[in-house]
Amino acid sequence: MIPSPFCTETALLGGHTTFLFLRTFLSIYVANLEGAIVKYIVSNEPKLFIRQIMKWFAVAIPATFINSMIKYLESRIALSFRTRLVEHSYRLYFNNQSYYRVTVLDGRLENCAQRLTDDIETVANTVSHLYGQITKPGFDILLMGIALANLVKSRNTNLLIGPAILTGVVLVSALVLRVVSPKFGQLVAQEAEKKGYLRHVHGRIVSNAEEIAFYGGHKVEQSHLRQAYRILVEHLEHMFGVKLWFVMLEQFLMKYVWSGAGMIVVSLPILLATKPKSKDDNVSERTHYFTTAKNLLITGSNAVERLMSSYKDVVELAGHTARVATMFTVLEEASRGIYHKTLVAKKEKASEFEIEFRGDQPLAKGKLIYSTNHEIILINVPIVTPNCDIVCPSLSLHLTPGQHLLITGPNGCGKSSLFRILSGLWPVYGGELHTPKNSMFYIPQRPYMVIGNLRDQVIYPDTYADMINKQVTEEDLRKIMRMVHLEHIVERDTFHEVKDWTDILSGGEKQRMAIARLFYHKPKYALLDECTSAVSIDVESHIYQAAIDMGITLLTITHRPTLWKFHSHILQFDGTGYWEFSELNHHSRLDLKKEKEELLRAKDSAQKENRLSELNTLLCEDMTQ
Ligand SMILES: Nc1ncnc2c1ncn2[C@@H]1O[C@H](COP(=O)(O)OP(=O)(O)OP(=O)(O)O)[C@@H](O)[C@H]1O
Repeated sequence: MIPSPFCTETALLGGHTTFLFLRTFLSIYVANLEGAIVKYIVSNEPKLFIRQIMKWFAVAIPATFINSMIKYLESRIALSFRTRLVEHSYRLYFNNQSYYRVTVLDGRLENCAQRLTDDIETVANTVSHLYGQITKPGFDILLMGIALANLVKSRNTNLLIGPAILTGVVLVSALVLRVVSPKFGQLVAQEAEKKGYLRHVHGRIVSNAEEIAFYGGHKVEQSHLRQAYRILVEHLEHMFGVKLWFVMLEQFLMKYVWSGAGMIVVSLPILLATKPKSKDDNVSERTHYFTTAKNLLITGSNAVERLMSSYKDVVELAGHTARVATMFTVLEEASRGIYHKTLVAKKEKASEFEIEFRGDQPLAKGKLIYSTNHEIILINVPIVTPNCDIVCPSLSLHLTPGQHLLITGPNGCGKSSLFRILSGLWPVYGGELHTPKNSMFYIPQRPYMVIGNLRDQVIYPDTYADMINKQVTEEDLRKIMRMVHLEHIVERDTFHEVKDWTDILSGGEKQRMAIARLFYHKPKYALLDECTSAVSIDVESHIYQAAIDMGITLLTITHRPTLWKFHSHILQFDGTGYWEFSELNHHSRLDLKKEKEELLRAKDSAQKENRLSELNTLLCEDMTQ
């Protein structure tokens, strides 16, 4: 939060300290002034009284300015601290796709959003507030102590018993409070976690509102929300209960014990005065002394009270700080490929590949090499899920640009996982992976629509400035939109209309928009994960042909047989960890169909069933066809 001795934050803190110091002096001055006013009222001296009242109004201007400057500077410091923390955390969050890694591969940060927003804000605000909360009472106690000592001395008494009583009372009560204080840090950290969970459940409903509405799932969702809220309420009730007794004790000691002790100390010089009273020492003088001393004492005891209660704030701050610090550590480690996750099915043995563990954590022992000749080579690379399930023990293949690969196999056999490994999202646990850097463009089945206008949807993740640099014009974008049959959207909404595109576009339109993105970026390789499942077959064929004509090499996961003809190679997973990589002979599909037809006419047997199911897998057809 304070990166160097010469930065905006230190300047702000310097200013804040100066104003806090000035306010302490002003408090002493005001205490004296009030004493004098009361004195002239009691002694019935209107002229002197009016003079003091004028001073009172005059001092109000700098006093109010100082007070509001203190508040202003406290808020500015809090904001500066927050900005530093936010910038640092965003840097870590977006470094090496940590935002993905911490949610999928690491299990330590459950609700990162809560830590990135609320926790950081609380840390910044509390630190800034605590600075004033501790510095100001520090000055107050020092200067009030000196002023009070001088005042007591002026009564011609050298009673040391007063300060001794006060110090003793403060020390004993501080010790008592320290011993009985509950673990506030832990409690607020748990509160933040529960708040984060409630927010997460709300977020899920917002992002899946349409699906929930179609299913009529409001009862289930409401019960989840209620449960999340109840967990938070139960925790808060527990916290309030714990605080009730602590605050009672705190108030008892600070408000009553200390005030009582203060009154004793102030009255001692008057009550125990042994020297004969001077001529001037009349009632009004004694009132002046008492009012001034009482004011100084009140300010002083408030200062000690604030100092003591900031102990609770410091402990609470520790709870939030621990959450923010853990987030920084996890984000840093995730960007370096270090993950911690409680594994559900740990150390499962596979026939050809076994994951190595250090303690509880799996070791990514595979080699990732960025190929310079744009080839994709896998040598004995296992497909391992974040839960350490080995989906495929060893996969090897070799692709060069222009070799279009079709990937087939039953659900859950590891097709999308292969894309995650190729894109570097999942670690390589074994073997060797050669991939070209920044040459792959992934399109999922449910495309992501970004905040912004229609142009932003097409050029994502480029910015408008990137588009200009690439010398792409709006006319080029229009052509691309025409290729994916989306020109009507441009005509309807123009490129500059900002809308919530996730809700506005239909499923097929969103998929075509994602293809438009592919045509804009023209990568070497396109990883297409059933990305045209909602697009009509004729448009789909045009799109695939256009992509090939642009020189994009396709790696396609699909269950649609109509797309076979656009590919030169096939990778078939059988769902048990085995696979076959071969050139795609377009006649072979016809042969398989013929074999299936013959088999269907043959006598029923176990062998027939097995081969039929194999053929269905290979042909991407279901059992009923
Ligand atoms: N984030 C994850 N954490 C743990 N396991 C996962 C994760 N993502 C996928 N898996 C598991 O990995 C296996 C392979 O998943 P993958 O998404 O690669 O299947 P797929 O072949 O693409 O299936 P489909 O055809 O249904 O899309 C599945 O058993 C799945 O449950």
